[in-house]
Amino acid sequence: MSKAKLEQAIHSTLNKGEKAFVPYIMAGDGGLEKLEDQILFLQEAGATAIELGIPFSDPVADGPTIQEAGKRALSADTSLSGVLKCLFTFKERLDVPIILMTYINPIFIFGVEEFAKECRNSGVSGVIVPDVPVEEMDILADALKKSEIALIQLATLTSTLERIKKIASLSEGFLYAVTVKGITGTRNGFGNEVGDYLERIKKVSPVPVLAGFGISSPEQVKAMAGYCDGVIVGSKIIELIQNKDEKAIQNLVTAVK
Ligand SMILES: O=P(O)(O)OC[C@@H](O)[C@@H](O)c1c[nH]c2ccccc12
Repeated sequence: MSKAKLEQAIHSTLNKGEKAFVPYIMAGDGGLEKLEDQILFLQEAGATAIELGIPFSDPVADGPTIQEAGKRALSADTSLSGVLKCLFTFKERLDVPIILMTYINPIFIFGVEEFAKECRNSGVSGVIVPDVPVEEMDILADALKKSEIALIQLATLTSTLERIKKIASLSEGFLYAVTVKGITGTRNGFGNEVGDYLERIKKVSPVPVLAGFGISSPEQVKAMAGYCDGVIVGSKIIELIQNKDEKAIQNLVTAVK
């Protein structure tokens, strides 16, 4: 089933002695007619799962690259319901689990129950909703549970160990460990504390831990994955898709193999 598909994909990757690689793309960047090809390319390249962003007018956690991708997607009239309908049309070809990343507003407009049902219908395995704190997750949790969609939680560098334990115990599929203080986007380097932070989270998390934010080179992918179970790369993937640099995308994925 949906959530199990994500769990299995990560576990079978780890069992092979590899780490998970999850690319993020913005749905509708270049028009929704490109989505199937974009996803199938990343599936072929060896992605463990794909995080698919829903464009939103006020993307508070996003840096310039993803904001621009969101603007392009919105100007191509991309909506949450359009994305779900589009995924439905090729769900049989999807071996790779899909994780939707959306802010809460589009979900409220769609309706929480309806959203959970349609996610399942379209073959979505999990969701990330970054503007809902863990204390407020009840507004989504029941509906998603019924549809067997994983609700993935985010830990940050400023979370206390107590809080990380709580977040980790509630996270489904994996725990998303944010590796920078701030918004998405490529960085030149990371704080010294990041290795310790990831190892600390790994120790207390009952689910696999994936690191994301600011990771953009095969070297950074390898270094981060050394501390945890895998990585998520967004802004750099979007940039490489824009440049049609398939080889560089492949090199990022292969860095964890
Ligand atoms: O773009 P980066 O720095 O590689 O970060 C990953 C990120 O893009 C993706 O996971 C993401 C995009 N928007 C988000 C909002 C919140 C949490 C995560 C995300």
